Amino acid sequence: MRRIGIIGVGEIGKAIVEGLLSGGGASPEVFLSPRGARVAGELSERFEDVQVCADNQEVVDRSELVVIAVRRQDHHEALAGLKVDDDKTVVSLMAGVAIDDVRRTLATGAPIVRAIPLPAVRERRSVTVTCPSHPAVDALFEHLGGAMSVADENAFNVFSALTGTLTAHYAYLATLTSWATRHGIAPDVADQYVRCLFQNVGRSLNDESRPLHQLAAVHETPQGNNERIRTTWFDPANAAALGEALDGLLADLK
Ligand SMILES: NC(=O)C1=CN([C@@H]2O[C@H](COP(=O)(O)OP(=O)(O)OC[C@H]3O[C@@H](n4cnc5c(N)ncnc54)[C@H](OP(=O)(O)O)[C@@H]3O)[C@@H](O)[C@H]2O)C=CC1
Repeated sequence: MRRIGIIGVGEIGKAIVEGLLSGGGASPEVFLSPRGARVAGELSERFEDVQVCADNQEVVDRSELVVIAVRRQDHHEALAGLKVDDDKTVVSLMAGVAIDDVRRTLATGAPIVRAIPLPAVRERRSVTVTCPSHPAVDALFEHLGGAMSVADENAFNVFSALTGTLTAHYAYLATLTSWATRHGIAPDVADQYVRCLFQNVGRSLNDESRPLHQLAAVHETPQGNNERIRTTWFDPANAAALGEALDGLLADLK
């Protein structure tokens, strides 16, 4: 696709623009919606192939592929009344908004694909789940780090729920740091050490020779410190509570 439009230029819209235009190679022309003017203006100053449009309809008119990256609660206001010809391709990033809903709002016969890019598309390092598979959309996200298409929206929503666990992970790391600080470790030292510990965890995930559920056992001494925290804190009740929170999220995404 040579002409890509983005309606909703916030966190993820910006990351996509940066991924498309910072990493070298052939770059598309990018057309941005005017709302979120500060970010849109900054992107158009940084990249000569980025233009800010007068309104959302102009974004659609000038693009072959239109990415919708507004918040769920804003999508009717952002999309109602837009005319989208059937030869365009629409990519919706909105969590919890079904394809049928987008199609009703846009009243278009154009292909509509859902996708879950993550901010690491900025460095072309995020695998993006797409639904359904579409050659041009999958190629776009391959370019940004990888595409993994799933056949139906039920599966898509499961992946969407999984992405909802990311900031809890950061909060977990911050909680570890606070605990160490309460025990007299300087905050910056605790912060740095926890980062170092979990960067190593990140690296060990690159070893795909073992399934995830075996990794805990492989990384702990029998009856050692890690086994103690895993079994006393992340016990079956805690694991079940996480499962319940995810079930609740999944129900809301459907
Ligand atoms: N952040 C992420 O990592 C991911 C987000 N998503 C999905 O992408 C969507 C956007 O998320 P995120 O980028 O975090 O949200 P942000 O709040 O950062 O960005 C949303 C943007 O949409 C703009 N907007 C609101 N109403 C309109 C409108 N009528 N026309 C044009 N633009 C409008 C907002 O402008 P203003 O600030 O003026 O309101 C804002 O710039 C969500 O639906 C989310 O589920 C999907 C995958 C990952």
